[in-house]
Amino acid sequence: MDYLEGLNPEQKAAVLQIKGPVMIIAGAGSGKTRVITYRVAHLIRSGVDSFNILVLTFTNKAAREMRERINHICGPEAKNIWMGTFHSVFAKLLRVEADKIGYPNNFTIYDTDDSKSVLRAILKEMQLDDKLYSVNFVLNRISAAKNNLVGWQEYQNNEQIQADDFSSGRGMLGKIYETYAQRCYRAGAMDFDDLLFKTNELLKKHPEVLNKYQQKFKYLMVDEYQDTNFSQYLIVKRLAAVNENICVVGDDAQSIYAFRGANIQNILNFEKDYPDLKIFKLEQNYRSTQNIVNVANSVIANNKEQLKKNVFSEKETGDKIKVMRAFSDNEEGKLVADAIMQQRSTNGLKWHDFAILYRTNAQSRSMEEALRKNGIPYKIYGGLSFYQRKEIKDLIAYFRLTFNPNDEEALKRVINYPKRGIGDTTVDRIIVAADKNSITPFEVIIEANRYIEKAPASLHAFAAMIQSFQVITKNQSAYEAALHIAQHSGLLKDLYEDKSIEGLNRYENIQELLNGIKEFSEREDIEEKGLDVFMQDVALLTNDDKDKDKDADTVSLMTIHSSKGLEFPQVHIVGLEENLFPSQMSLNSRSDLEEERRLFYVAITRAEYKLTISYATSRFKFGTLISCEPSRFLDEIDAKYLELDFTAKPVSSGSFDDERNAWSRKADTFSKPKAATAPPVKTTSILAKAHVPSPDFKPSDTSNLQVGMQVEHERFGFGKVLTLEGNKPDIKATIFFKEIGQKQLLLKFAKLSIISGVE
Ligand SMILES: Nc1ncnc2c1ncn2[C@@H]1O[C@H](COP(=O)(O)OP(=O)(O)OP(=O)(O)O)[C@@H](O)[C@H]1O
Ligand SMILES: [Mg+2]
Repeated sequence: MDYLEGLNPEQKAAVLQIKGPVMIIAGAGSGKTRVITYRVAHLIRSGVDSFNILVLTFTNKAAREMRERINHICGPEAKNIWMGTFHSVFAKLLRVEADKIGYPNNFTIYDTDDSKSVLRAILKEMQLDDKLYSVNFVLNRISAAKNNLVGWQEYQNNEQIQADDFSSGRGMLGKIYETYAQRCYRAGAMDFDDLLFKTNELLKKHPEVLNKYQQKFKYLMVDEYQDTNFSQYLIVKRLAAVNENICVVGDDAQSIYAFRGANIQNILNFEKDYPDLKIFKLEQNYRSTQNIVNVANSVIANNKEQLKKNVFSEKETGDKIKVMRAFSDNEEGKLVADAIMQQRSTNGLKWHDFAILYRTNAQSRSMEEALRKNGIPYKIYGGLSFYQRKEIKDLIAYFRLTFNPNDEEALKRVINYPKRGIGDTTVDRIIVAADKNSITPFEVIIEANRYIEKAPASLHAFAAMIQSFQVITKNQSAYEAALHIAQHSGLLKDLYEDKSIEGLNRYENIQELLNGIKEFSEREDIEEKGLDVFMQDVALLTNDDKDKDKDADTVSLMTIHSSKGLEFPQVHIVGLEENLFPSQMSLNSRSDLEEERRLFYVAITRAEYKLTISYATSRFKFGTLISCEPSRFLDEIDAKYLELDFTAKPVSSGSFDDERNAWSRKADTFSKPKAATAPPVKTTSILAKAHVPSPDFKPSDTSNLQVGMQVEHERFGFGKVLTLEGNKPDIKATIFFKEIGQKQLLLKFAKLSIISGVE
């Protein structure tokens, strides 16, 4: 069994234990994912049929990498394993079984945009206050209900839920949920949560289906088990009920999806569900240097709720963790870009050895800008997917409509794009007629004259076009059909005629999609190559799933949430500031704050050799510059592991040394765990306080002010005069301030001191 050589004794024991329930709860980088990979290889080598294996991973990327590795050990057998995220695996299952619960097997998957659009329409029809019932809030409520397996009927009948909704003035939520569920059903569509919710319904109501998959999936494995929600937990439990060959791996310290209903209880339940459970402990971290592991341990020790683990590394001590301070978010980007370039050339690294991790998507802007300026290639993971771009969604909406004419969101998207004279009022009338006659909007359109007064002729033409697409897709290859639809819908022409740079980009994106479909229709390793198969699960794809840029040498940018399970030689965690990380939303309860801390733990433990943390003392947020304080998480790191790099000088004179001294003292004093209490919100406008005027500051006589002069403003700091306009006494000066950018001031009121003449 030389293929098991790369495992330590505990890992090996867990791999060899192929019968019965197994749980591995272990620290970051201890080889949990590796154990799953080797376990699958071992199952196949031991004669288990690869068709009988189900592996649930956190990302499609993880599944792909695992499959490659297994393929390496076991050859093409690896292809038959069902392996992927919960959503993609159960979408696949529902494609076969959906008819049993009343859905078409070619059901559409509504992405978040589609779901929101359905809800928006419902809220409008019900004339509800869009502040009280904001679309995001309502969608979260419905999502939470589904993930706890509460259907709309149960939602409406549950006294506790109803009492809560009424007391918050949102008594209509139950009705909205009902209407939403019915709209999706009528459209033959499932949203993301439905993929799990309906799978549960299917397995519960149809014992014969459950039995079929219990027989099929004789061996189950779940990675990142700490982040499963109730709905996922129950699917796994049902499928494993007969054979009980189930192995779950996870780390309670990395549970970061509680806000989405993930439940640490699932780990504890597991012991109750399977009394003869075998538990394996892995303690050695193989990923990171000792310093990095120690820092991670010292941070997570501040959490009260955790299962005790002793994680250690036997790699070298490694560099200390560098902390960089910047004076603005843009400068932080620059510091990070400089550090990456310097490290790359000193150590002969590749761009793909670096990752930049942030708490919120919005932070990517300043990073991207700095990387672009320096010509550093990068890729944003988990951001707006290729498949989420407008032009791609438009073309895919035509495909969706072709295969499922009941798909209402696809219909709304393209019925008047490109423009064909079908206005919003007509669309509203179609929907009303559909509701009234209990038929689908597309059925209304087919017989428009019967259902709508003075129906525009273009409606008939539109219906005929979609029907002609249905014929084409039956008779032609995926690529030919897709090209036909792109051309005959008028979409390609519309984009071609737009000669702006964006228009050109959009046109190229469509070409890229068509190329992708062409490659797909020429693949030799799959049987089903129709356009319907190609686009079945596009809604589940993210931009990491596009094969094309898989091997590109780029710096990776992503939120910490999407970095789970990954590793990089060098990691930058940026934006370590109060109210950003920990986020402002998390400061009201200990459990939320602990989740933020786990998130920080996840971020730290992605790094193999070098970890750099940075923060900015001011940052643009919602269009205003605010001043920021270093995150409390920095204080929690034992100072002996840190190397402070405060070499970046403030642009204007300030309390630089004071701040440094204060911060170093803090790092010494506060390295021990301290109670997590929410501080008052400290965000203040920098305009109100940032600049400390020079000691000898006094407003000058500005009557002789000239363009090009250097000035100091009492509050805005140092700047240079760009233009002077108007006549005395109402002269307006436009001044570029180093800290806050350009501003126009009325001179007679401006508190300015002239510090030097024209350069
Ligand atoms: N026994 C071992 N010998 C050498 N390298 C190992 C061993 N076990 C794990 N590794 C390596 O350590 C790194 C971390 O392993 P892996 O990703 O499986 O950990 P994990 O526990 O899943 O981490 P995370 O909690 O971040 O998901 C990987 O690069 C893996 O190849
Ligand atoms: Mg892992």
